[in-house]
Amino acid sequence: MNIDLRVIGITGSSTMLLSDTGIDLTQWKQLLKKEAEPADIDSFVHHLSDNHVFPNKVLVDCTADTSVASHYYNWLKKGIHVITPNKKANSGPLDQYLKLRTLQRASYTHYFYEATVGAGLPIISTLRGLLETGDKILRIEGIFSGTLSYIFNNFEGTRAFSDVVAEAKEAGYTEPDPRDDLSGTDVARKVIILARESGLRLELSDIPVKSLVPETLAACSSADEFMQKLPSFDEDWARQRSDADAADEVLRYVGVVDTVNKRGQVELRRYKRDHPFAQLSGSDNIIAFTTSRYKEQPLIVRGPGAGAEVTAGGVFCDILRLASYLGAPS
Ligand SMILES: NC(=O)C1=CN([C@@H]2O[C@H](COP(=O)(O)OP(=O)(O)OC[C@H]3O[C@@H](n4cnc5c(N)ncnc54)[C@H](OP(=O)(O)O)[C@@H]3O)[C@@H](O)[C@H]2O)C=CC1
Ligand SMILES: N[C@@H](CC=O)C(=O)O
Repeated sequence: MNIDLRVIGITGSSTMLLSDTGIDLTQWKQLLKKEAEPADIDSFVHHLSDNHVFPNKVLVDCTADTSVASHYYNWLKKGIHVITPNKKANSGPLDQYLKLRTLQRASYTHYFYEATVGAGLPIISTLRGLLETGDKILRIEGIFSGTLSYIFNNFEGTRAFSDVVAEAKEAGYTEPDPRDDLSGTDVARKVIILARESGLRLELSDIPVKSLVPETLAACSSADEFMQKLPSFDEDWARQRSDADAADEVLRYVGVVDTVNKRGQVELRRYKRDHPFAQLSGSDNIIAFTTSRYKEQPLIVRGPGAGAEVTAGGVFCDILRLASYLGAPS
């Protein structure tokens, strides 16, 4: 089977994805640099729609761009499948999300986004599996940010908070602007995605979020400026950590989807050291599904939830799922 596969966004997860698929990176970088500049996206897609050599066309959006995500509806309408780790479409305005889902249900064009929550971890597919087999979701609770997991797992002893944030950025765990992680927005987007998948009709603004970005740094004009100024808050953070330490507790940043009360929540909490959320390492995510079937003991998915390699794995898995839906021999 022939699939015309195009990837928008060059660095991070997309670079890893292209190397995973064995595609010539240099050739693709040239093609994409030329064709996938924001202003050229329409002509890029026009070219795709007109390409009759390949009957199956898929666009993989590996950017974090809202404007790229705003094109999905038209692409799907043109019969172009869309695969993405970009959270912007599914956590954007509810009416647009519902429009996308309705279109998808009514057509044979596929829209896959497993890596939007938990990168390569099977979160969306686990949730879908529970719902499709008649289970009822009661609560989804967990540590949804690889960046914030890494930060609080490593913010120990005499280390400065800002140094650990810089390490998370260097490791490729953060969003292009780390304030999207530290403000809790990235976690809130994941909470909204899971809430909507579970049937709740919530907007991002319905989720109360505890931001970790100091007010004075929210207005920094660039991510670089923010990173430069962050050390001035190291002492505040050291105090919060030692307060928790004195109570034999750790700091953890958690998200909650409460389907019973139809709400979501994102906050910084303290947990006793023997709590499962306190036992994580690296960029681990942990997501606990409490359902009618898994009521006493929640179903738990745990593992690294950020980084180019695992994100590319999640996206690649969606590409293979699409190929199998389209009838490719396994
Ligand atoms: N990193 C991770 O662990 C995970 C990331 N994701 C999601 O994956 C996506 C990519 O993340 P990541 O790889 O870390 O980010 P990066 O910043 O490493 O890569 C984003 C790439 O997209 C390019 N880009 C941005 N806007 C456009 C545009 N309009 N047209 C074409 N290219 C564009 C950027 O180009 P330039 O540099 O020139 O601006 C950059 O090369 C995000 O949506 C993120 O939320 C999901 C799960 C985990
Ligand atoms: N920045 C995000 C990347 C994955 O969505 C995170 O840290 O979890």
